[in-house]
Formats: sequence, structure tokens, C-alpha cells
Amino acid sequence: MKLVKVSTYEEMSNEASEILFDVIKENDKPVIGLATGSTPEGTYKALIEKLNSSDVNQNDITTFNLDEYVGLDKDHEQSYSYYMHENFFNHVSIPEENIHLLNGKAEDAETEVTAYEAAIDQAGLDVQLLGIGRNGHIAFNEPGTSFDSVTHIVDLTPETIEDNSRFFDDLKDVPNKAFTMGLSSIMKAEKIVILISGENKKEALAELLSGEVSENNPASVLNNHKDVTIIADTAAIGE
Ligand SMILES: N[C@@H]1[C@@H](O)[C@H](O)[C@@H](COP(=O)(O)O)O[C@@H]1O
Repeated sequence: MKLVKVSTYEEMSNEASEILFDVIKENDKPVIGLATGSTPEGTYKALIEKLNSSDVNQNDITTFNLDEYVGLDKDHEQSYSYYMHENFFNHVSIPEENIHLLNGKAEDAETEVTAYEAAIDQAGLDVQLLGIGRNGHIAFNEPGTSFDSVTHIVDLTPETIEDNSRFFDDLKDVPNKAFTMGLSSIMKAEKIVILISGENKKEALAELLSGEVSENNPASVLNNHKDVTIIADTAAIGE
């Protein structure tokens, strides 16, 4: 794993958007995996600028998002679909049919996850962007998730529900289940970029860098991937 140390959030966003933009330029039909959360917001801002001031044909770009809350409609303000449109898709011209988001309101969950995984397999991710939870979760794969997991439904831990409650009016409004790409789905990506920002992610970063690989720490699976870039700020590094 390669560690890129940055001192500001802007630097993190620029570094990450540069990697994504390079993958987009290098591939005729780029397939990029995207993440939500506060951390990648700046990356999307920087990537929008790069895309819109370039001659890249955005019709050729395909995207897959990592996860979605079960029970939230795509237009719900706290859904990840809404987040992605607000922060990225509404500002670029990637065709709607190339955008893959899990449907939180899917009537048949089994069909939803199976079809999503099949679509990922068929497209092949050129790069996957990730954030990380305090407990080391990536996407919504909580500690204890099998490294062999594919797209599935998870029960969110109280810690994750509490962390994400800041976006909701009330703790009880936070869904307790989510659809998520699995750890093996993420590992299929050719390249992985993980953003780790802030003092509250210090422990998660330290555990990832320790090199210990265990299903108790979902992010540790990344030690088994050939091309991972960690972009971490000084607050998370503890410098
Ligand atoms: N499912 C998302 C993750 O993909 C994200 O990495 C995490 C951290 O988000 P933040 O960047 O806001 O700390 O939040 C959620 O749990």
C-alpha cells in the first residue's frame, strides 16, 4: 500500500481527484467506483472541475456506488443517491443510464444485490474510491464481515448509526440496514484509493497501516490488494 500524506483537505481532494481523472483519461470506457460520506465531497468538487474543463467524453464513463440505506427512496435527502446527485452527478454529463446506485426501496432485495454484483462483474471496476468508518468499515461492511462477501444487506452497528446520525434530524430516523458492495466486490477493482481524514480516524488508519489482516477490521483486507493508495491527512496520521 502506498501512503500519501497531505496536510490539508484541499490537498487530499486534489490528490484523489487526480488519480480518478488519470484513470478516466487512460481508459476508453472508464468504470469508476464511488463513495459517499463527508470525506470525498472535496474530491467530487475537484473532479467536476477537471472533467468539465477537459475534452473527456463523459458519455463513456460508467459509475458504481458502494452502498445505500435500505428503506430510503432515491429522492430522500439522506439517501446516497441524493448525495451523489447533489455532490457530483448534477454537475457533470455522465448519462443517467451509466450511473449505478443500489435501490434502497428495492422490493426484492435478493434480486437487487445479485443484479448489482453481476453488473460490477460485467463492467469491471478500473478504480474504487473509499472512505473509512471509525471502526474500520469500508462501504457498509462492518467488523466481522467475510472477506469473501459480495453485494449484500447488512445490519449497521450502533456506532455507525450514531456516526451517521449527524445527517438526520433524529437518531431514530437513521436506517439500521443498508445495501453494500461486499469486500470481495471492492477487491475486484484494478486500483483502490482510500481517503482518511481527521483525528477521529486515527485509530482506523493506524490499524490499517499495522499490516495485520483480520475480518475484525474490514479495511485490513486492502493489505491483500496490489494497488492501494491511502491518502491521509496529518490529523489522521497524528503528526
Ligand atoms: N457508508 C459510508 C462509508 O462509505 C464512509 O466511508 C463512512 C465514513 O464517512 P465520513 O467520510 O463522513 O467520515 O460513512 C458511511 O458509513
